[in-house]
Amino acid sequence: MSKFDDLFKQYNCNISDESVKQDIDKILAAHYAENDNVAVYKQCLNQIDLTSLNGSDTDTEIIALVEKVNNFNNVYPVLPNVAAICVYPALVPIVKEYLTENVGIASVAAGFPASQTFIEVKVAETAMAVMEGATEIDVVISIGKFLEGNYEEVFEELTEIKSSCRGAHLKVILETGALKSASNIMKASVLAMAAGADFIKTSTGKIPVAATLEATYVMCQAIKAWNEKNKVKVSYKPAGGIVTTEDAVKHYTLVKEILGEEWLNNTMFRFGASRLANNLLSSIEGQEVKYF
Ligand SMILES: O=C[C@H](O)COP(=O)(O)O
Repeated sequence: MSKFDDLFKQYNCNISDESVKQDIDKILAAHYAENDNVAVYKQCLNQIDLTSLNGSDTDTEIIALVEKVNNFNNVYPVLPNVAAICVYPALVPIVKEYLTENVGIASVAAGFPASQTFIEVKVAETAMAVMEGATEIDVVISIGKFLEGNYEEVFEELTEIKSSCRGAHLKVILETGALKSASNIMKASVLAMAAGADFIKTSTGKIPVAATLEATYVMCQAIKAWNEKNKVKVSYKPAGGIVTTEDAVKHYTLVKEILGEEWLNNTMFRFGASRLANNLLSSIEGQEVKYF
């Protein structure tokens, strides 16, 4: 038995998909309504990693996005700004040059989104993004290696990437839609946290199944168990396919009920989203808003 099987045995890695679904239904039936209000919408807005990850993104488009973040509090003085702007590494210097607000600069790296490149390239890309000004790095695990049970290599890669982050926070994307089962999502969460992830994140947004409620439930249970055992609080980022206010409030409700109030801030909990901000703004303002 490998050291990783020993590690997984210490966590609830036999969690069944059916029990996950039943628990989610119970939690949402009991608690969704109490979170469906403007105060929570504002909190969710403040937790957004405002994301643009298109192959076609131009400097001009990213500058325009940054300027919207810069001007946000002139237009909405009583609302909180987003938490970070998330872009491809080549666009980090532009964000760094134009950003005037106290908002994070998140860069995907390490061969995002497929992660099918050399470890040397992953480490170099991470280091360069940090050097250019990224304060947060989002990387995908080697999904193929994970699925064939090569946990050692997935772990080693993540620890190397973590060292090249220096002071930047590392968000480890599990690509939960490719992992298929609650059991695999629990194992990948534990592996990422063991390798030093500051955040565990669901998805790239680049495959059909993204941030499901099932993934949020399992990953929050993993974070909770990790904290109970190791006294380390890892942050959580559902990302991909979170579009409506209702989507955000459902994820928020699960995080609140499983992890508690300590996670309800933008240090411990983010939403990776390209389309959510305008919908939250519309819900807050009570009319359709297309600011971003
Ligand atoms: O990490 C963030 C995702 O790429 C955003 O996905 P989305 O465009 O479905 O919001």
